[in-house]
Amino acid sequence: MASVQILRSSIVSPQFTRGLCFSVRSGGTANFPHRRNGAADCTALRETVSGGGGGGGGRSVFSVSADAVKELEKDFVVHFNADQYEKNMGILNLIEEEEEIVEGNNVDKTKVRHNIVFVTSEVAPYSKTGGLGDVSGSLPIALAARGHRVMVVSPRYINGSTNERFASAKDVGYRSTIYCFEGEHQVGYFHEYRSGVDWVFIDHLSYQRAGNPYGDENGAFGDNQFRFTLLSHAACEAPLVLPLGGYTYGEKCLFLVNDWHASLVPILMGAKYRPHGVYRDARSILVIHNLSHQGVEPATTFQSLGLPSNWYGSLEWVFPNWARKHALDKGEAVNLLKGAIVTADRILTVSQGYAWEITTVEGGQGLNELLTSRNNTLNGITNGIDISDWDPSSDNYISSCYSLHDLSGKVKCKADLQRELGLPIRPDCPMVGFIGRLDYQKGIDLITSAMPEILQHNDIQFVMLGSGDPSTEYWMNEMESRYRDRFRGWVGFDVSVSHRITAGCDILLMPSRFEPCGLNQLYAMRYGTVPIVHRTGGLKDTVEDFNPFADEGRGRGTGWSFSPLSNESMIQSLKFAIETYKHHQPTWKGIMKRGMSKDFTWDHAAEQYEQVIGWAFIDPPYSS
Ligand SMILES: Nc1ncnc2c1ncn2[C@@H]1O[C@H](COP(=O)(O)OP(=O)(O)O[C@H]2O[C@H](CO)[C@@H](O)[C@H](O)[C@H]2O)[C@@H](O)[C@H]1O
Repeated sequence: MASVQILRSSIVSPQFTRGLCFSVRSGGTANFPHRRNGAADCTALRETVSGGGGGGGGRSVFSVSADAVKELEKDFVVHFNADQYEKNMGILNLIEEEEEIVEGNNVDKTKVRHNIVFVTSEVAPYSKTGGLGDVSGSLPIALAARGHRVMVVSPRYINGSTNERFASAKDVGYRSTIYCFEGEHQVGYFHEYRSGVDWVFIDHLSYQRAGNPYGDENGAFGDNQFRFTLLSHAACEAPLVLPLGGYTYGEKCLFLVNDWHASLVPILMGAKYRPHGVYRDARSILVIHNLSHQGVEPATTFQSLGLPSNWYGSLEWVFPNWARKHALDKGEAVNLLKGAIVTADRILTVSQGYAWEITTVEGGQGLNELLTSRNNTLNGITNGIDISDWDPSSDNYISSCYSLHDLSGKVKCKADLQRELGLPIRPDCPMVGFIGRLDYQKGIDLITSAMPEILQHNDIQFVMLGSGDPSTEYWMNEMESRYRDRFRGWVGFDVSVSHRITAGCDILLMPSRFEPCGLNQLYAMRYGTVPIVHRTGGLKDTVEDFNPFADEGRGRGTGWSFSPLSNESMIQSLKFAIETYKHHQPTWKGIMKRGMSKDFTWDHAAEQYEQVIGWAFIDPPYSS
């Protein structure tokens, strides 16, 4: 006898009301659940369950009759006898869902299965505005493929243009009442099961407005603290109350809380739940994608957060003298990210380089001392990329697909991009791209100040895609009219254009002032586009500087990284790259191909997350 655990159920057909997914808990090879008392009359769709030993085990999909479902749902662990199955059960056709469940089969499976709740303010493809969205849309799938039960919790932003992206998520029918901001607030939960992950979207009126998740053309929304306080409260409730696929995640789960928007989660665990005996076995990990946004608001807002008053200290934040506005300003504030730094069980950043930088005065954005004090629970894991989305050999956004073994499509992509942008079609002219938020972090000021000199002295074409700082947007328009044949500025956020620039350009420029990880350089390398980056954070960790003399003159490296952050050093690297492109094509192809051969998939990163999650459960809760 072996036991199986029901993971989830869903409607299959009127005849067989549910499809159930089982995981073998105790190893061995199994076929189908059968209750020996004969109460459950189950029929297998397919008999592919194979026990993996330990806690892992295989999974498969079955169809069972309505009566059987009732029986099975009484207790979620059922016993079965493989011999009995052989005699009694027939095999029917497959159901749609099976492909998704079997998808991760060639990925190494975890030895210990965790219930993971991933809390995020944005997630691709539903609400991406930047790199956090990319990570939220792909890391959970990689963790699920390793055998974990994974739920992503994020707001259900309804603003007209994104409504259809949420169309597959259905109302679970459950409402939570959240007490904060001097009132009771009802939130709903929408749910979609896709790629092995439960995508849960929090529904509230404050998420239904024009603009992106954080603001509109007038700047950041004034009630963001309220909107993301709701998110954290609702995310804490979700594992306790939502019967996703038939049963809840329960208390013993691991919260991965991303950036300040989700930072109340570890505080709530200690302040609101553990005093009542809830979440004592749960753990939380804060993932820092960008330390420059900390969720800082006036100290008086503390009373609105739904926390007991004795927890003020965890969020307390005092601005240094120089940052205060006037002589009577005491600089008192609450800082949500700081709250998570002092309460989460562990802290992660998105590269090892950035994990170190944030403990320094230069990179710590005022939180370096606190982060240093948590050094023994602070790690960096370099982001992966979603290779189903970013793959030059199957990318639907580009006109000609290509691969490491046949680069001819890339030449066509360049010509098509030049045509699309109205630039002269010149295969020989190096094409340089920039994609990103028009923000101080991204080193936009370097580009704007160096560009006239770059365009005067070099025969290149430059294309920029981005939105953000209005003065830079204006500058892009102005440059475009001044350099009709050399410069194009695409103001806006457009995923398809970002793919075409990544594929069509020869060089991607990233002069980021700081960069926790950076994804565009990873996409670029995968597309044979050579990155030129400032040597900082994740850029330093992922772009190997080109050395023409290494490996007995064959050369080594995947791009150029420059330091210090100055116009001169950036221009110098750009010149090296242009020179290599124009006069040393075989060497250039070598750089491209080394970049294209790098493994930036999530598999390795997911394994490292698993390691850190394991460590989180070893220690007692950090805050209680
Ligand atoms: N105008 C536009 N149109 C279309 N697509 C656009 C775009 N502007 C940006 N993007 C896309 O948004 C993503 C940006 O990712 P990044 O990692 O470069 O930066 P971001 O600063 O948002 O993320 C933060 O979190 C991520 C994830 O951890 C870290 O890698 C990073 O260092 C940190 O600053 C990329 O997928 C990019 O293609």
